[in-house]
Amino acid sequence: MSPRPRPPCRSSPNTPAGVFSWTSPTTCSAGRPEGTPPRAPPPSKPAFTGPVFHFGLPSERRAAFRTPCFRTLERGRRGAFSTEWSLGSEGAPRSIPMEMQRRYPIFLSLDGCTCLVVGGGGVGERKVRSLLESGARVRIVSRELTPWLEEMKDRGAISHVGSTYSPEHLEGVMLAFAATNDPALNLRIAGDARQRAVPCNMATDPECGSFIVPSSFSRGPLTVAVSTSGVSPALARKVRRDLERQFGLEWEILLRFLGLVRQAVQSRSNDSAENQMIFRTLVDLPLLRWIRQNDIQTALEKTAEVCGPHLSRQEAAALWDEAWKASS
Ligand SMILES: C[C@@]1(CC(=O)O)c2cc3[nH]c(cc4nc(cc5[nH]c(cc(n2)[C@H]1CCC(=O)O)[C@@](C)(CC(=O)O)[C@@H]5CCC(=O)O)C(CC(=O)O)=C4CCC(=O)O)c(CCC(=O)O)c3CC(=O)O
Ligand SMILES: NC(=O)C1=CN([C@@H]2O[C@H](COP(=O)(O)OP(=O)(O)OC[C@H]3O[C@@H](n4cnc5c(N)ncnc54)[C@H](O)[C@@H]3O)[C@@H](O)[C@H]2O)C=CC1
Repeated sequence: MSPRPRPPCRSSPNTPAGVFSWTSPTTCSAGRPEGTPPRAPPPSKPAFTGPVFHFGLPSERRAAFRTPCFRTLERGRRGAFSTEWSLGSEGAPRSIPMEMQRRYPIFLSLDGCTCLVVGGGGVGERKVRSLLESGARVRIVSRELTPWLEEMKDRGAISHVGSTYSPEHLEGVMLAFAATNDPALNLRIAGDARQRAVPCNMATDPECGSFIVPSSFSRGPLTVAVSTSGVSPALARKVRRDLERQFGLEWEILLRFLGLVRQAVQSRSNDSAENQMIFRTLVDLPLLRWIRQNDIQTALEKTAEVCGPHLSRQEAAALWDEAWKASS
């Protein structure tokens, strides 16, 4: 994989300090061959007069906004980026820096849902691995596949639907991943996905996608996800690895146990306020320390004590056994 040259970040010479402007949207043609006339904005959208970015930030902070935002703006200047792309759904400019885009963190259920991955290199493979772990059905489009992806294809774990992307590949898809090393194609996929209201992740120009993939790990039901908002994926990876070392198997056992205790208490008490008090007190107990010291007796006694009439010591022991078995 050869690194892609990044265009320098420029603001207009006429732009006053703290104001960034981009005023050549009509020269853009996202994902279409060079020289293709620009598409007219859809009639329902307000007339586009060129976004002006009023960040109002001191120059030293502006300098920190290097790549993503300005890469997008530069691309606009160079004509490889469409007017539609620079507008949010309500016509508001959306090319704001990665670190300023406020993202909504959610844990999506993908079980049985079809996801499209275009690009079968290292990045595509990483996305496919995490999608399969989440129970998604993977549809892949790529000229080449990594050996692991080939193997998944041969085993029928993923379906390789072609080597040339076409918008029909987005039909019935819950999430799309534009993971080729061809930024123009990735932009086109993101544009097609947006038209179909399919959330799209972008391996290149991530600011033009609708979601980014965090660095994550799981301990049973516990999932820890870290994002640097695309500012430093390497740091996201490092934080993930550091946290992974801190969260051992005991967390999985504890969490499974707490889940079972919660179910038992909830099945016996409808008093939300009382339940809230019980569960908050439970998680304040040094349960992890007792588990690590193998002092399970104390953990069970204290759990039963906190749950009062809703859970006996023997019941707590049975739940503990169940949690232990599920984790090993
Ligand atoms: C925005 C985002 C979009 C997205 O893919 O969703 C994105 C974008 C880009 N990554 C790039 C590079 C690297 N990515 C990694 C690793 C990971 N990247 C992942 C996610 C994301 N990467 C999203 C933001 C996540 C966040 O919020 O921080 C992780 C977490 C999850 C995953 O991919 O599954 C996974 C770690 C998994 C783990 O180990 O835990 C490494 C580290 C390494 O390989 O050692 C490097 C090299 C070092 C570096 O550059 O930092 C480049 C430049 C490519 C080039 O230079 O050509 C771009 C494009 C750009 O920045 O323009
Ligand atoms: N988001 C992220 O985490 C990261 C993103 N990147 C960027 O993502 C891109 C992909 O990275 P890699 O997977 O390492 O690249 P790669 O070169 O290993 O794989 C690219 C894949 O896209 C396929 N492809 C390219 N053009 C195609 C086309 N027109 N139609 C169908 N398939 C096509 C190729 O056959 C290949 O399988 C690179 O541009 C890189 O800069 C790189 C590292 C991390």
